[in-house]
Amino acid sequence: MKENIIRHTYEVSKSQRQKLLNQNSLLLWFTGLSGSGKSTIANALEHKLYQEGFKTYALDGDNIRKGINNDLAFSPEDRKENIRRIAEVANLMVDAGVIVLAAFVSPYKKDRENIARIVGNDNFVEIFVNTSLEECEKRDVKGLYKKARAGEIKDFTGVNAPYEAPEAPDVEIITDGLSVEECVVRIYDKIKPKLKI
Ligand SMILES: Nc1ncnc2c1ncn2[C@@H]1O[C@H](COP(=O)(O)OS(=O)(=O)O)[C@@H](OP(=O)(O)O)[C@H]1O
Ligand SMILES: Nc1ncnc2c1ncn2[C@@H]1O[C@H](COP(=O)(O)OP(=O)(O)O)[C@@H](O)[C@H]1O
Repeated sequence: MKENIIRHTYEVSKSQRQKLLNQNSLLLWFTGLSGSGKSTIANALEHKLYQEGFKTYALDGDNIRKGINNDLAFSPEDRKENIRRIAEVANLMVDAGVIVLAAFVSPYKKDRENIARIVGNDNFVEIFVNTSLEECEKRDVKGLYKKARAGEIKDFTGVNAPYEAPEAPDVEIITDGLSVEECVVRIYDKIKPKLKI
């Protein structure tokens, strides 16, 4: 029973853990179409942060949809639950003092608003990896667009399921015509003031 669960107070606080690590913990949330560049950019940004001595961790489809969320598919309800669980996991990591990078399509505005509610607005950085559907389809890194167009995948974002673009993201990167390095520098410059205590 939820009412019988009483929170235990621990002596070591989030701000003490952040001090120990000499960093502000944050959730850097990458949203965008499949193939837009979320994982590539998150990976490169994490590498840069790691080299600068920040303690980071990346959450991605590989460690989430094959693990904790392997019971979920791509209906709006399943995506909502996917994003909610990821936000809860990220929240624990942010509480532990870590800078978390999360790369998920997260196509629904309501689900992204829920992430901000779970981790708190001050800890949440929404990064919109804005790559046109045409470009994503041209890249077709995993061959999924071709399958979706052939009717072999239902509910495929951008083809037969919606992507609700963020209206006021903290960072927006229009990747078409930019290198991965250029994207990383643009994001890094925006988040730099938030990283240190
Ligand atoms: N129907 C459908 N729609 C969108 N994407 C699909 C679908 N089926 C499989 N895939 C592959 O799964 C990746 C998206 O998973 P996510 O957990 O990021 O999706 S969501 O946030 O719950 O919408 C996505 O990976 P990325 O390409 O890395 O974005 C796809 O490769
Ligand atoms: N500016 C760029 N930023 C990110 N990826 C890019 C860029 N230009 C080209 N790409 C290529 O686009 C693909 C993006 O794939 P991926 O990172 O898996 O996307 P997502 O995680 O959004 O599905 C990669 O093959 C990457 O090399």
